[in-house]
Amino acid sequence: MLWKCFRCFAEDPQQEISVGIIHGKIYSLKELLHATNNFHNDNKIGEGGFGSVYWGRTTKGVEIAVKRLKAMTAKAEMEFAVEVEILGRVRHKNLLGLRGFYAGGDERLIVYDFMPNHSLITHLHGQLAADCLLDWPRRMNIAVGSAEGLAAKKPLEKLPGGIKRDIVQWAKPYVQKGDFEHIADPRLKGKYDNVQLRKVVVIAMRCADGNPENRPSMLQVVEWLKDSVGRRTKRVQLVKDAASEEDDDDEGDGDITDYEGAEMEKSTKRMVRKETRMR
Ligand SMILES: Nc1ncnc2c1ncn2[C@@H]1O[C@H](COP(=O)(O)OP(=O)(O)OP(=O)(O)O)[C@@H](O)[C@H]1O
Repeated sequence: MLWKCFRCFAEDPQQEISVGIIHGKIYSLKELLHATNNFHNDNKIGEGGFGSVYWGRTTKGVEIAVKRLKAMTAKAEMEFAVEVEILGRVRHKNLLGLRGFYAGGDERLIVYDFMPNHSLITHLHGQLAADCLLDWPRRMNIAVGSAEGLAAKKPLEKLPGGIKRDIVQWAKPYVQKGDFEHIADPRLKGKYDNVQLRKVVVIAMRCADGNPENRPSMLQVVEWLKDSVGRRTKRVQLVKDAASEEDDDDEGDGDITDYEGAEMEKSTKRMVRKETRMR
């Protein structure tokens, strides 16, 4: 249904659309072929589950990234429709900006803003990991920012099951033992906030709970993560301002208090043990 909508817009290739909830430009194939040098291999900047991504430059000099879906399966059609529909509807500083798309024949192309700083995975595990540019505070900011981006897309939705179960399986025994240090990236060389680490791991385990009912919404995740970051700032301020009698006991709605944090950690360990027994 949604797809038929795109098709009828695509009749006029240069049309700018801003109909109802969708914003974006319908590019012509010629324009995108020209921008990417006919999808030349040298322009290829990445490969995802649904297709390849190419760097390009429009005639106006704007750098773009063009995702070219590889196979016209029903799943790929769905990915295309969902991506264009959701990114076309939401604008958020932490979400990749959609510039537009092309759909015609067997060709499905999605045009995004070009992001020059490489992917997060490249910084964490790829060519740039050795430089370790992402220290702990930056990682915490990325965690909060990503959660905010996801919450902007679908605020009350929970993360789908089955994601990255390999990491969860790997982390479980350490969570069970309370050995959180083992989970921290060794590249950080111990330079991280222990309390924040525990909270982030507990939140991550909650998001990966086998029972969807127990998974928190993205809004809840944002609240918890922000609270973890805020608490550290408060602690640092307290140490600096040792002479002051003011305490940091201003827990508002939605904060994870130390008591709640400890309870969450305990119940997460219980959950992990239960899931392990069920295997
Ligand atoms: N807008 C962009 N700017 C710069 N590089 C990009 C951009 N979009 C994607 N890339 C690069 O292309 C790679 C593949 O992106 P793509 O969105 O196809 O897949 P993915 O998000 O890694 O996985 P999946 O297909 O499962 O969503 C990314 O890892 C990144 O290196």
